[in-house]
Amino acid sequence: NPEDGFSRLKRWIMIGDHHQLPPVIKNMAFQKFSNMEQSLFTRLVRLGVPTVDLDAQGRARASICNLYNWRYSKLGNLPHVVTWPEFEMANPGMGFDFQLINVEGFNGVGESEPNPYFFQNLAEAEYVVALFMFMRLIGYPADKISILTTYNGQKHLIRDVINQRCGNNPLIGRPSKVTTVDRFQGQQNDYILLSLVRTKAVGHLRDVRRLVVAMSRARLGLYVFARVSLFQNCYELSPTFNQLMQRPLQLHIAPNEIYPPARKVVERPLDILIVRNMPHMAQFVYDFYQRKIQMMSAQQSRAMPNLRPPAVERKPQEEMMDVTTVAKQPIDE
Ligand SMILES: Nc1ncnc2c1ncn2[C@@H]1O[C@H](COP(=O)(O)OP(=O)(O)OP(=O)(O)O)[C@@H](O)[C@H]1O
Repeated sequence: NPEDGFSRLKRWIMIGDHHQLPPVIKNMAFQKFSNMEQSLFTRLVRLGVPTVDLDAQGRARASICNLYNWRYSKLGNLPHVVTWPEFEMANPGMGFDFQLINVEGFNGVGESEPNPYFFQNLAEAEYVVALFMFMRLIGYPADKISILTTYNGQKHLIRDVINQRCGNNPLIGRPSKVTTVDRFQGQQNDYILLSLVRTKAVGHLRDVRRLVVAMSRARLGLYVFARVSLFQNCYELSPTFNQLMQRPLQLHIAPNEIYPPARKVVERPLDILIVRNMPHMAQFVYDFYQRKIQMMSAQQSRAMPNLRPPAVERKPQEEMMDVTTVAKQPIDE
């Protein structure tokens, strides 16, 4: 109070996480010369202002939390991420609660860069959308699934693939969000499908803060699509990738299960399909979809014999190359 010189301010508490991404400063002068890329929170931590570290998280399964808790001094789990029913149950149709899925090039092509810094990877885009379609076909709600990627170019490609394959199909539709890891900071979803895009150089995932954001968005399921041979050699990322690589690098699905969850997380599914690669998954999802349509149309013709069966979509592999690398200008978000 400037009149009596008495300050009523007793304590100032700031809450932040300098292990996640900093603010985006578009002006080069502010960014580099004023060092505004460094957040006020980071600045104070570096100056030695006393801090208390978060020691228990309440978002994710403990297994998923292990993928990023090494970055924090002693981050454990609140009891409910083990005891609440949703955390006790396994993800139906999925062999694991998290998995790293190796994606080889499609017709020899991995990452592409139609415009500077506008990276895309068609094989990963098709694979990630095929998994989304599978999850929808076994009953997962669309709003519980988000698709994330580390590049704007890939975000646009995944949206294009969704439009082509399933976006307007009432049986499948679109996920809650298709966006970049950077944009999704601060948000979460039950199931995250993540495409890491790059196949020639690690790129900006080498910034561990981006890795921490990417690994910490999922509550119940995290499925990472990437060129393993590239990312496994990155020293900065190894505490996470070493864990990811302890599990099979081919997608494990259990097509006989349906959502909602019925199996405990400690139990293994009875029948597992090991998906060899993206074309295998695309073919499997196409056949799976056809069977579902036939079943539905048989049920419908029993109930209403005069109704024609619904139209089926084209086979994904026949049109795989229709979704060519889109040459949109990068949109800086
Ligand atoms: N004590 C608690 N009991 C139940 N749920 C909790 C508890 N603490 C956190 N959560 C859940 O954990 C999730 C993450 O919490 P919150 O959004 O506060 O974290 P955050 O630090 O902002 O996350 P981030 O910065 O990583 O996005 C939320 O879904 C929240 O409901």
